[in-house]
Formats: sequence, structure tokens, C-alpha cells
Amino acid sequence: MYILVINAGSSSLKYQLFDMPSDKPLCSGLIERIGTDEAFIRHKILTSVPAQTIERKATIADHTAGLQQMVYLLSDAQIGIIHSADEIQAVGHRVVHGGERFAGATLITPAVKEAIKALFPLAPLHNPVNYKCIEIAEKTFPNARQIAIFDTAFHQTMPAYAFRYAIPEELYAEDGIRVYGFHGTSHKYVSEKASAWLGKPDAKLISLHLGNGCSITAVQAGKSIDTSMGFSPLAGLVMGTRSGDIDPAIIFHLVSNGYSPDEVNDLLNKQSGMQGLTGLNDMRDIRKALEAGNRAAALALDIYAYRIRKYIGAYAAVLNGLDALLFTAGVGENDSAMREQVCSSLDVLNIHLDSSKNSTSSSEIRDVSRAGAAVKILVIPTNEELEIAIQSFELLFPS
Ligand SMILES: Nc1ncnc2c1ncn2[C@@H]1O[C@H](COP(=O)(O)OP(=O)(O)O)[C@@H](O)[C@H]1O
Ligand SMILES: CC(=O)OP(=O)(O)O
Ligand SMILES: [Mg+2]
Repeated sequence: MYILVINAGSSSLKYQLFDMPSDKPLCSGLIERIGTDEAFIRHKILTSVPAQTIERKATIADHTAGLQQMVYLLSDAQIGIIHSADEIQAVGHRVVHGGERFAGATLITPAVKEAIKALFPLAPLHNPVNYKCIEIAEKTFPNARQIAIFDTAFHQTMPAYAFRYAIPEELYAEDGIRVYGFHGTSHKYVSEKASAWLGKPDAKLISLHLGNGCSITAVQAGKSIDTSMGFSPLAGLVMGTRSGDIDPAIIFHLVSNGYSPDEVNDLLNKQSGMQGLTGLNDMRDIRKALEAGNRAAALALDIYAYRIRKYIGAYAAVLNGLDALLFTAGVGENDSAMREQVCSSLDVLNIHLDSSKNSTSSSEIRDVSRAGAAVKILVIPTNEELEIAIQSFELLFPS
């Protein structure tokens, strides 16, 4: 059966069409820098030999326009993979926030859509977009089953001492204020790959998902035991436009200086992180600025790497050991200089990077640690779409 997967991130839209249960991708697409003058689309048709790639700049104002482009390319008379909408039997949607209610793949019903909507304020860059994608897919593929795979689901194994905040109990019991954690589909996918590569099902792993949003997760024996994002995807590491951890007193200070709560929310989600520090949010542009001698870019990269290093230290302690450090997502997979900076001076944790291995690139899992090092450093291309297709198929046809 054909399962279409839609993965809307904060700055990108990714999609893949799979023939399941063979896990065979038939086509894939990536739309990046949505909402900027630099937006572009790359659509790959994998059924032709060699694979055919269509790549072009386009005006893609928002994720809705991105999905329209996807539908147009999927069903194009010449290059389309499908000839009728009914060929798509299921659509798997990445949904970022599922609260405490969803610990696995979920068939989308009106009640599930309401639950996703109720979580808009907690994931303002994501859940509204994910919801929009569901509505468009329901209209475009009316006979397909729509399935949600939540970023939060993988982290539901965290112990209470990791997911609870030290605030009054009723705020958890009545309002659900706790750590949820995000990027779970990616952390699950790469940590399973790493365990298989190491041949160690009980491996102690630290998984670094560095994209536009960034998070780090401690994984033990295949389960998330702690993660850096919190109640919302705003906490933890420094990100493209999000601050990550800050002292909450800063918020009260800003409000007493005249900011409205909405303005503070916008400031911390959209105007902070690398964007706030440098005026740029895309790591490729920040690298160019660094090469041009931009000192704000140099400091921002130091802050970004330093925050990651602090979390690696914390999670090595939480795991009480470490088998491998995993790098994934746009920055983690492609930015060798950032991997080098993160891994420098972590000798105390037996983390030693091999610079020449680190400077190569590959679409396969690879070890960039020094020969014989006790802790492996693995670069693992994530594939959230494949993980979503597998979980969607499992929901429809449990094994
Ligand atoms: N070759 C590269 N070098 C450095 N950074 C890169 C490269 N390619 C992509 N990136 C970074 O990856 C980020 C996007 O990562 P991705 O995982 O696709 O993000 P998201 O899913 O959050 O939209 C971009 O903001 C860009 O900074
Ligand atoms: C949760 C999150 O931050 O996702 P993304 O990195 O795709 O924006
Ligand atoms: Mg992403």
C-alpha cells in the first residue's frame, strides 16, 4: 500500500511516499526556507533509474503553499507517481505536541484533531502547521486514513523525577505542566540505528538532533530517560530562532518593562537563538558570516556549542556511562565544524573526534571517533518520514 508522510518542521516541509510494508520510498521532497525569498523545493522521483530530481526556487509563502506544490508534483501528468488521489491509502502526519494523551501512533478522528488544536499554544511554530496539513490531506485524499505520529510519544518513558518541574503539584495534576520532550520520532529512529550498529540493545546513548529546532536526549536500552526540550519546544539548546534555556525571571522583567505576554512569546520563539544573536537563523548563512569575519557569528557559534557540551556532561552523568554520541538532522549531519567544536575538550568523557573522518560526508551511518575510542561518535542521517510510515503501517496492520 502507498503511505504518504508529511513532516512539517518550523522552517521546512518534508514528504515521502512509501510502498509499505517494503519500506520502499517512491518519491521524496524537501521544501526549505519557507516564507523567505530563498524558498526552494527539491522533489526526487525514486522510481526512475537514475532518480530524477526537480529542484527550483519558488514563491512558497507558508506550509499550505508548500503542500499545494507537493500535491501538484505528486500527481503531475508527466512526472507524477500517482494518477488518482485514491492510490494513497494512508497519510502519516508528524504532529509535534501530543501532550500526555498520545504515547503511540493514533488514527486521526475529530476528537484527536480537537486535542491537537488544544495544544496550539504549547507548540506555536508547529501544531498549527501540523493541523493545517491534516486538513489539507483530508480534503486532497478523502479516502485515505489519516494517522498522527507525535514527537512527544517517544519521551513518555521518562521517569517522573525527570519529567516533573519543581512547582506546585496541582499545576501538573490539573494543567499538565511537565516536561514532554520533542523530536521523539527522530531520537527513536537514530538511537535504534545506533544500537543495531553497536550490536548493543542496552546501549547508553546521547542523541543530538540539531536542525532548526534542536534537542538532546539521553537514551538507555532504547528508552528516552531525559531530554532537553520541556513543556514546549522552546527549552534546552540554542536553536535557529528559539532561545532555549533562559532564567524565567527574564520574562517577568520584560513584562514589567512593557512587553505583552504575546510579544515575549514571539521574542523567545521567533527572534531569539541564532537569529537573535546574529540576525541569521540558517547555519549555512552563519558559517558564511563567520568566514567574512563576523564576530557576532563567532560568539553565537560558541554559545550554541557550549550549551550542547553542558548537556552532554549532564546526560553522561544521568546515564552513568556512555557508549555513543549521535549527531543527526540538518546541522548535526552536515556541519562538520560544529561537530568538531562540540567534541573538543570532552576527553574526560572519553569523547575523541577524528578530524579527517569527520570531514567526509555520506548518506549512511558513520563513525567519526578516533580509532579505539571507548565512546563512538556516530553521524546518523535521520529519517523521520520512514519511522512515521513504519509506525502508521503497524497501526493499520498490527503484527
Ligand atoms: N550543509 C549544511 N551545513 C550547515 N548547516 C546546514 C547544512 N544543511 C542544512 N543545514 C542546517 O540545517 C537546518 C535545517 O535542519 P532540518 O533538520 O532540516 O530542520 P527543521 O526540520 O527543523 O526544519 C538549517 O537551518 C541549516 O542551518
Ligand atoms: C520540535 C521542533 O523543534 O521541530 P523542528 O526542529 O522540526 O522545528
Ligand atoms: Mg525537523
